Amino acid sequence: MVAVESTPVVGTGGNGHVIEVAGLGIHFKRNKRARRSFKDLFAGRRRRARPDEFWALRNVSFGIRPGEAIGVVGRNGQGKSTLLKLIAGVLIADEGTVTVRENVAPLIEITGGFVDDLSVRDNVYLTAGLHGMSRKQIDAKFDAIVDFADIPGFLDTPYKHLSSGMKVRIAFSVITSLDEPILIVDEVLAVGDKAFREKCYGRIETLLAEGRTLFFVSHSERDLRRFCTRGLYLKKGELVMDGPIDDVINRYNADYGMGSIPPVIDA
Ligand SMILES: Nc1ncnc2c1ncn2[C@@H]1O[C@H](COP(=O)(O)OP(=O)(O)OP(=O)(O)O)[C@@H](O)[C@H]1O
Repeated sequence: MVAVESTPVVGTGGNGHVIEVAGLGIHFKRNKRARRSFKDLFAGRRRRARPDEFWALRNVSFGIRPGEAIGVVGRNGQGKSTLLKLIAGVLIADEGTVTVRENVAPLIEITGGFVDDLSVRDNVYLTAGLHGMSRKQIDAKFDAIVDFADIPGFLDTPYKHLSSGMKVRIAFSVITSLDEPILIVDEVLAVGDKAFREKCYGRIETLLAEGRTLFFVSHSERDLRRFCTRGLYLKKGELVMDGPIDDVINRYNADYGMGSIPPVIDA
């Protein structure tokens, strides 16, 4: 069964979960994203991956309560970003269900979903507008958003001409200025310089204190322990552990040797 609720259902459901993932699975072609027909989408039975396909995630189930801070842990290519994209509604599952009951502010890729050819200014309005903010509301927050990003002189520059670090600055600033209750941050902070990272950490802490729900992918053990209370450990697309973040990191380190989650480089 495939049932992804792209329109958030406000509330927490009977069990108090703001996100519910049940039997989630998605497969990809080895060389490109598998094309699926409408028939496949609505097929009631489980599809088997074809020989040139593999399951990037399978049989993943968990529930998240509002205000939880979740760290997703795993080696490269184990399905962490794919899980976040499924929760953000960017990808559609091949099996199982994802139910997200509140709006999501996703910072999943370094581009932040920004449009390359639009200026920084237009991207701020576009992204905030897509998250339901009116022009007036964006006007009121605009200066704070660009002050936080601290890229003076680049507001009218096409987004594609910014450096990677500058892209993260503005994308992080916009995404974390939205009022969405669920924040998804996927391994983007490593790109920023040390001073900016510290500013981002402060903002994440503020948002957590306000009761936001956080999904955080990082290879930095220090960051994971700092922000997250609970960990999800993915290995070859399977959820092998769901528990307190310290236990999850300890298990990961035991599997791959101490220091397998390298501390972020202090640039
Ligand atoms: N659109 C796609 N088409 C084909 N394969 C994909 C696609 N997206 C992800 N994959 C594959 O799915 C697997 C899981 O990828 P994913 O990006 O979720 O890993 P990850 O755990 O986030 O890795 P990393 O720590 O390196 O970011 C990888 O083998 C990846 O190559």
